[in-house]
Amino acid sequence: MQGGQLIVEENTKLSSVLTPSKPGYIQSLTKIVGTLGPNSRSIEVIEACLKAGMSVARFDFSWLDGDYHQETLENLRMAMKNTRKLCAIMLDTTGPELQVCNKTGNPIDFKADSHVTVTSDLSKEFCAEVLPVDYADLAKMVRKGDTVYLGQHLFTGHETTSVWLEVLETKGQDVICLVKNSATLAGSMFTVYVSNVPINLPTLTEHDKQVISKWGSRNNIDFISLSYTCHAEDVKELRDFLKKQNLSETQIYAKVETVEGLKHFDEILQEADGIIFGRGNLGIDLPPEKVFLFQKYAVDKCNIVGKPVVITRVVDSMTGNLRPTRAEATDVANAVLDGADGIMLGAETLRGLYPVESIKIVGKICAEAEKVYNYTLHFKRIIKHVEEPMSYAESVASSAVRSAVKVNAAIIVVFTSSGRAARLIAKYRPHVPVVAIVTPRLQANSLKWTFSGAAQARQLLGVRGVYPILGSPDDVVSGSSSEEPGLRLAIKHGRSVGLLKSSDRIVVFQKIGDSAVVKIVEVEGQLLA
Ligand SMILES: Nc1ncnc2c1ncn2[C@@H]1O[C@H](COP(=O)(O)OP(=O)(O)O)[C@@H](O)[C@H]1O
Ligand SMILES: C=C(OP(=O)(O)O)C(=O)O
Ligand SMILES: [K+]
Ligand SMILES: [Mg+2]
Repeated sequence: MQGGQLIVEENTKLSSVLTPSKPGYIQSLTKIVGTLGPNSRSIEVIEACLKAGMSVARFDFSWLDGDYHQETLENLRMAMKNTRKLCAIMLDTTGPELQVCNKTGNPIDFKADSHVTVTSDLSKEFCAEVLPVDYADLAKMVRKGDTVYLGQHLFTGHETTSVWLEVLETKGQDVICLVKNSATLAGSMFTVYVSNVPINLPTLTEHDKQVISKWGSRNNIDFISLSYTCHAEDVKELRDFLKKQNLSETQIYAKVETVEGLKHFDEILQEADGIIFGRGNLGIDLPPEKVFLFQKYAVDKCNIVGKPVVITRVVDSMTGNLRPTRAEATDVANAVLDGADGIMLGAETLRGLYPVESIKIVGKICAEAEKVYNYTLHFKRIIKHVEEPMSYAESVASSAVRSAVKVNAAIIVVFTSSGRAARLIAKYRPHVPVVAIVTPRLQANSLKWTFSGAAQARQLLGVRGVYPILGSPDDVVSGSSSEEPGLRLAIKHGRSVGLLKSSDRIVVFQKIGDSAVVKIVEVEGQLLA
């Protein structure tokens, strides 16, 4: 296990600590997933989020319903149009999550050392003494000494907006608990999490299936974040379900956020398209001193197979503050140095006071960490795990990344239809942006012709360092295999956004028929090699 890949000797000069960073078109190669909700759903705020660097929008169905999320999504679409920035759509399932409703919505104060009864009797009213939970078997599942957390995204009992309880005893359908911290719960709904107690509900619930078949299908979603993934079977089941819903292109990011998921991490990774390392829940399921270890293990495994891994819960304190804590800021950088592809913001953007600033500051920290990332070490570590003889594509893709270093290229351009070629390049972690020209593919069923490509392009927004551009279907229709239009498009785009200037070098990776080639061009069009 590696991680903490920093080139101290070569790149880290003390003076660079004092030199202000210049913001570029690309805020960071690391991708930022923002959860959209009450404080981040107006067109104006979403536009600012996109400009700040959010490239995947998460719709968390633990909170609010399809109609609410639909309105937010329409605003996102408008914001994309206005800013001309593409953003992928991620549906986050509720899964076997327990919830408490506060029908009156009045804030309720909990006092440390008082007692509270968590009950499955839903006829009871939510108050400081009684918490009615929508799960009949709770009293059967918990034991004396277990820990129960209650909150809205944040729930460690450290914040004054979440409560931490210790189970004292169970009586019938009631669980009597000791309140461990004083807090005020304001809002109408809270999620309940019992640390280390597997809830006997399926990972993909009937409610999730309904949401996917209605909201997911209507919006042709790019990603599903499968909450509380425990086994590879969970991913397979979702994959089968997606096929039946005509959503077979939707990618599955398994959210690993329990000890059960940890135990089956390797098999889950084989089945999933990406991993979300859910530290919100894991951070309370695992002893605090163990969380970093699993993070390093998980990120390393994802890097080796070239699947994106997204780290969650990085700047909790920014939910209410304009600056992260020192520990949070350092943690974001360390996640990048571990090899994370993306950072996910939850409460910070959903209900936090500073959604845009949270994205900006996380992007800035990521960008700084990327400057000192040890790309050479990463490359060596990845290639060591690839069996020989390699596939031609893998061999040429890795060479493209090395060439980009050797010729000091400004960008790598890759042509892809499925996104596979771009992912292969990203696996070798280039130090420069990868512009992926997604070539549409003509598909026919007995009734109509359609082009695939838009979803594949948006899905690349989840891959570290990759910036997709939709190629023109005209090239495909006319059967043109000429490289010119696509490359010209990449250069034009690169120049217009300031990624490229005259005489910059570009490494191009493309597959033509069965062969894969890498070539180096100069921006003015002159071939170097
Ligand atoms: N210079 C180019 N201009 C336009 N299309 C290209 C160029 N080079 C390759 N292509 C096309 O891009 C597509 C990418 O190849 P493909 O095997 O589909 O990649 P992947 O496995 O990533 O989906 C192919 O259809 C190929 O013909
Ligand atoms: C992202 C997480 O979960 P949630 O969907 O509850 O935010 C997490 O546990 O880190
Ligand atoms: K969720
Ligand atoms: Mg969670």
